[in-house]
Amino acid sequence: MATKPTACLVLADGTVFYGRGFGATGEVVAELVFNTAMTGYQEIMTDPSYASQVVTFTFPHIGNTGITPEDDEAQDPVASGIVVHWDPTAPSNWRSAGELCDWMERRGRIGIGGVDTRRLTRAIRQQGAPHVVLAHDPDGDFDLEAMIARARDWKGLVGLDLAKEVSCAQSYHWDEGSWEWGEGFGKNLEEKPFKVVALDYGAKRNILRSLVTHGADVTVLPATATAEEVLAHEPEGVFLSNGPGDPAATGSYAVPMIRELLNRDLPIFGICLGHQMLALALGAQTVKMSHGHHGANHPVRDNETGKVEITSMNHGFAVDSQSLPKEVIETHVSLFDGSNCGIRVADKPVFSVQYHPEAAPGPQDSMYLFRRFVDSMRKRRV
Ligand SMILES: NC(=O)CC[C@H](N)C(=O)O
Repeated sequence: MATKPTACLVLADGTVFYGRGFGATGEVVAELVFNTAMTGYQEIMTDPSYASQVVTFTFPHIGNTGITPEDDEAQDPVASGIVVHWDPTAPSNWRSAGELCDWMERRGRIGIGGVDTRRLTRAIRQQGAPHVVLAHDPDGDFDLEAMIARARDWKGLVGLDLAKEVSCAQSYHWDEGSWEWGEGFGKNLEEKPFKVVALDYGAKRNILRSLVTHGADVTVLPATATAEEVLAHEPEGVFLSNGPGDPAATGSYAVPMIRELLNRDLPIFGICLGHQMLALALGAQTVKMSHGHHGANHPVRDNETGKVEITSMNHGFAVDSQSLPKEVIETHVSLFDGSNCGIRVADKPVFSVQYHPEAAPGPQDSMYLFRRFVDSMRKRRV
């Protein structure tokens, strides 16, 4: 590099990657993952499940479609920072309302460009998701020793409860999305939308939108809501959202709350962290994966139909399928590594998936899950 590096990424093992900083200045400590999606960098950065993670994009053209407010999955970017191969260029896209670098600067997120992301990705695959420090300083003053020590001292995501941190503070009614326009087409519009309580552990907006589009009337409750508070809304179904951190770290509030709900005759649908917490509530265990699954082309087999779905994924923990109790059926598996991707409870309208149907890379492959949830509420109503 001809000019002085203005950003650097330090791995806990002492490996240093220099590059050009963009976005905010400063320093963050986080887990480093790679994401293989070719589109959706804004959705990825604003997905609350990426809290305390720096994302390396394997696709080199990041920033080229700019920033579009409608694409935000949360109010602000949540990923701690990003690593890209080429410096973001000026956007070229009719939907673009801003530039990635400005947006990141305003929202306090650090980026590093000019990194050999292929080498970095291989390192992550070989050693597992490392703890890193990412720093951006226009003067290029980096105290490498201190950075390495900080990355080493960081305790990581295992045992870390982040769902509470990113959850909403108060309950609210979700208003976006239209039942009449979506799955409502051709349906009996006399039918009243189904009352759903969505627990917000870091919910992506498009999940809430998709619930509405498929026929739900959604009230969102904070992560720490009790079963009593959930039931006070007289829901016809309960949705458990995605979210950051270790699912087992929610063992003092979310898991026992879900266990209580399981004693009621209520349809329950979970996505990602929601899936993992449901599995824990049913008596299974979760494990930390080596480098997780982060991308938009992950093939998943539906064991019950034999069909393969192309899915979007973002998880670093997984449900240990060996630990599933007898009454819990493994419905989906990853065709990349055989890890668990879905469960359902025998004879109950309770099911969940590890991947993100609302992200729709298939694009419609996994939409049946929202229909299944609504159908189970319809059945119960009858
Ligand atoms: N997208 C999610 O909900 C992620 C769940 C969990 N934090 C994991 O990393 O596995």
